[in-house]
Amino acid sequence: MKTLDDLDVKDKKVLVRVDFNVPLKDGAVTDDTRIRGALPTLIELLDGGAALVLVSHLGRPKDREPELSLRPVADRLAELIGTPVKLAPGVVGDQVTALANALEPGGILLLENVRYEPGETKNDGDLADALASLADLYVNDAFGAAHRAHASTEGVARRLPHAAGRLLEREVKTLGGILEHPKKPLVAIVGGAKVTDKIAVIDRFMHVADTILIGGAMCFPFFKAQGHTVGDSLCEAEGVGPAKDALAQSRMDRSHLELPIDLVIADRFAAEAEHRVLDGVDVPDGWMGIDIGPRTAQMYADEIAKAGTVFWNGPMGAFELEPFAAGTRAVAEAVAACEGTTVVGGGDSAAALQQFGLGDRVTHLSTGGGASLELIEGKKLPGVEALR
Ligand SMILES: Nc1ncnc2c1ncn2[C@@H]1O[C@H](COP(=O)(O)OP(=O)(O)O)[C@@H](O)[C@H]1O
Ligand SMILES: O=C(OP(=O)(O)O)[C@H](O)COP(=O)(O)O
Ligand SMILES: [Mg+2]
Repeated sequence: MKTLDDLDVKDKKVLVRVDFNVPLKDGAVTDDTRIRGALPTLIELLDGGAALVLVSHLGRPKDREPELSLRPVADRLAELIGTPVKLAPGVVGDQVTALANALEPGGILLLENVRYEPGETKNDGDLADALASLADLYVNDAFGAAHRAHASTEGVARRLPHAAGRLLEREVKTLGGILEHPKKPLVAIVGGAKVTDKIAVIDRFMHVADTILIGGAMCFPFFKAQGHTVGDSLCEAEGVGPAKDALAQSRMDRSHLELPIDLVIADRFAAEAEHRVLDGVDVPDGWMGIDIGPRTAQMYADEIAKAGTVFWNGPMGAFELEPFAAGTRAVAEAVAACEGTTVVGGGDSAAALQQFGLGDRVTHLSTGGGASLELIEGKKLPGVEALR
């Protein structure tokens, strides 16, 4: 993989793909881990005499949703880096080109949410051409999005001299190294909301992990597959087949698949929702499972305490809402106290650790959730492959 050591950036315009897909609340950034993660690369490029055109996605907009504008991110970045950051009115087009052309060395232009362009996720050639026309060089520091073959992560790398940024470089090295010969027992914890994306990796963990602890919305396809009721819980239908396969495999394998034995249920997804502990996992109609229950949290914490290596992606519940943070907090505290090697990955998982003040209590806090899972699984990441 090419790195910043291979690029001469003096007086050049550099298009930098960053992953500024950060959690927001009421129009403000609630966790800036991913922004701070990119700072070493941005500062190194600026010190080298470059002008920067930054490109990132934010959330999964269906159209130009104003609440997914990168405005709050531009403001936060400007504060952190101590330089003005201009936000472009869009991703491509004459106005954006003029702004990029006007950049002087040391200047920073952040393009608007690249997923406002429908061509982004389709890896559209015209969009990749337009992005490439804004700069002389391309640097990818968006490790969290490296598992996506999109125009700004893959297409544009094929069109400009390119290199990996320092964050992406460090993530690939560290994650590759830590899990090469893991100290046993290896405990994998998988939760969160992106179930369809991530359920496939459970298959792979069955071969490498001694214990797999399932939480978050990841548990509902399993419960459905077992014939439990899930009520209004977030349960992606596409997950039920893979969950069934994983359950069948866990019966044959030495691998231990653990599911929650109790849940916190709520009547809606809101901090003010009515809620209670359900001793069991059959979620009644009109209710949703929103956190793991206290007995599950204790059981998971006991498993984590015995681990030689822990890999965790995906919160155990809707931890952003205080009444539903207990399960994620208990697991986070157990991971922080574990004497083995501990790796936590994911934009939201990292935000949870920071929220609990435990961000520096793990061996490696990765900015990538899906990306780190796919890397560990042994898959090639398109964003990384394009830099080779
Ligand atoms: N039971 C649940 N129901 C609905 N959402 C959940 C549940 N458990 C966790 N979540 C949500 O999952 C989100 C994070 O998922 P994901 O993006 O997959 O994790 P990461 O960013 O760590 O990779 C959080 O915003 C959290 O609110
Ligand atoms: O937040 C991200 O991944 P994560 O939730 O797995 O940590 C990345 O920015 C990728 O976003 P995407 O899953 O919408 O492509
Ligand atoms: Mg996430």
